[in-house]
Amino acid sequence: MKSHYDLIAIGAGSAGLGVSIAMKRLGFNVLLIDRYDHRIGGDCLNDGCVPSKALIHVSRLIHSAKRSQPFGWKSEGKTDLAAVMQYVRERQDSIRVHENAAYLRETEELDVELGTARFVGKQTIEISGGNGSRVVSAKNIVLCTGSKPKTLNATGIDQVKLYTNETIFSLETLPERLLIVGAGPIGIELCQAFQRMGSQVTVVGAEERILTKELPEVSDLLQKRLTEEGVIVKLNRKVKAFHDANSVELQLENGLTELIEFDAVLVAIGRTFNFDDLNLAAAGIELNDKGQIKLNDYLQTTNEHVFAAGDAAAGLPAGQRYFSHAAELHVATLITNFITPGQVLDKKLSYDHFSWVTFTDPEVVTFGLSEYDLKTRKISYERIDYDFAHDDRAVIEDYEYARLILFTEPTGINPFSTKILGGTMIAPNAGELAQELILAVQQKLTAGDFFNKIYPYPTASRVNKSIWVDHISDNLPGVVRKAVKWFY
Ligand SMILES: Cc1cc2nc3c(=O)[nH]c(=O)nc-3n(C[C@H](O)[C@H](O)[C@H](O)COP(=O)(O)OP(=O)(O)OC[C@H]3O[C@@H](n4cnc5c(N)ncnc54)[C@H](O)[C@@H]3O)c2cc1C
Ligand SMILES: NC(=O)c1ccc[n+]([C@@H]2O[C@H](COP(=O)([O-])OP(=O)(O)OC[C@H]3O[C@@H](n4cnc5c(N)ncnc54)[C@H](O)[C@@H]3O)[C@@H](O)[C@H]2O)c1
Repeated sequence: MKSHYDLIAIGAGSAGLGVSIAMKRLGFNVLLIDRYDHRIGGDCLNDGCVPSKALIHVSRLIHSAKRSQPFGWKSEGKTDLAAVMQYVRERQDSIRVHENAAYLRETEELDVELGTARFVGKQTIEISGGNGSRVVSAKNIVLCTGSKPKTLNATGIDQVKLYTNETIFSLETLPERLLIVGAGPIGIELCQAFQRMGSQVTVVGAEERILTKELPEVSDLLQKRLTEEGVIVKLNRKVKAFHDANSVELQLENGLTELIEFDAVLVAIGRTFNFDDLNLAAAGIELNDKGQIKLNDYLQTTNEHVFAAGDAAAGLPAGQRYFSHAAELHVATLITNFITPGQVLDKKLSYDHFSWVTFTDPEVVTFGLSEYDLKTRKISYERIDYDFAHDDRAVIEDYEYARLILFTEPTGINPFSTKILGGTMIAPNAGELAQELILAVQQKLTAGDFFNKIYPYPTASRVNKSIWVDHISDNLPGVVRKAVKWFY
């Protein structure tokens, strides 16, 4: 192995794998470092996207089986959580076949070192692991060290068996009463999955609603659905103290307290970082007052040779996004800037076309500019709402709580030329349905492009046209109505 590289990536999660494989394929000498072989794939493969979506998949099967009872099917029994987790592990292992050191060395011809990386200079790193330590250097280094769960501090917490996303997928027996602290994406996706598998789940959120990054009406619709399925949602509350291994006292905003009993606790209250081992000061890499790496719009740290990507890039001026595909966007931006000549051509990181999906049932997808972005940037916009109640597919499949909300340019004299700026959809498979809307935002497609498309009947994505049919019918200028009558 070499001791000097064109690029070193520290961390082999979504960001590290992305940047190292792409740069190697472009012909550069690249070193990828992670602590252990079994951590390659990072959070997404090991404790995040993959296991959570596999678990959600099984919980949907169980839910569907229960819902088939009115049609004569009898499905009884209890969830065998060990079997569920075996399924989850098998899915992870299938992906691990191409996310491991031997595969990357052989197939991608990447140099991969297993050990903990620590800066010993501005462009120099010491790697210590099972095989001792060695020092390597590079023209550029990308920090892809990800994030970890924030810890919950409360009196009496030592008596309680706490789970986080790093341990919950090792559970072998289904807790009868599961308490989830945190009503963000992790808490909300997993609360529905565990409730469907048979636990009695209580979710405690510190804020006034679940999924606070979504529109309030979307949070409310989803909360209604979760409550109907039996999840107990308790908001505006914080954990005050654990009385014993099975009970917790919650602090309400009005000063009162409330006691809840549980058999297991999952903590999902946000993320913090893996910077402790990195000795960032040795490389002149500064943190901001939130403990995030200080970055400019080009993902560059206060050391011009060191960049950050993925969850580790939460200190970007554009804001924090903890998603695997945010890591993809960071990597694409970095590589574009690495290989284009001159800094003036460098691309700034922007989330204007970003989107994300919360994999509940119904799913929630949010894309483009939010209402908050539009207001703070003083961009004129209109909001169009579409309730799926009259959509045939929604009626056929008994969707409940499905809605599409678009933020568009103000409708001008020609409503067909209106463009979408952003939006949200809550519906079964919303993450898939909204893909053409996301493309429309990015490619600046117009209402007319949807209006003129003939959608096979009764595909669910017809809603992407129906919203425009209603909107254009309501906004056709009087002069156009007069003209068409005259032509007729
Ligand atoms: C439960 C859950 C569900 C999620 N679901 C989704 C989803 O559906 N869709 C989505 O887009 N995102 C999802 N996410 C978020 C997604 O998992 C993360 O945004 C993504 O994995 C971050 O990738 P990363 O490369 O930045 O970091 P990580 O994947 O955390 O990788 C960092 C790597 O760096 C290594 N490392 C750290 N420090 C050092 C060091 N000093 N030396 C060597 N190696 C080091 C670690 O071992 C690790 O492998 C989910 C997250 C969770 C927790
Ligand atoms: N489908 C997806 O893409 C997906 C799924 C899961 C997670 N993720 C990513 O992982 C990240 C982390 O998820 P998360 O849910 O842990 O974090 P989060 O920061 O998004 O949400 C945590 C929630 O916990 C609340 N909270 C904080 N302290 C609390 C306390 N003491 N008591 C009760 N509530 C408290 C916060 O107010 C917040 O609403 C997310 O930002 C998301 O980007 C993505």
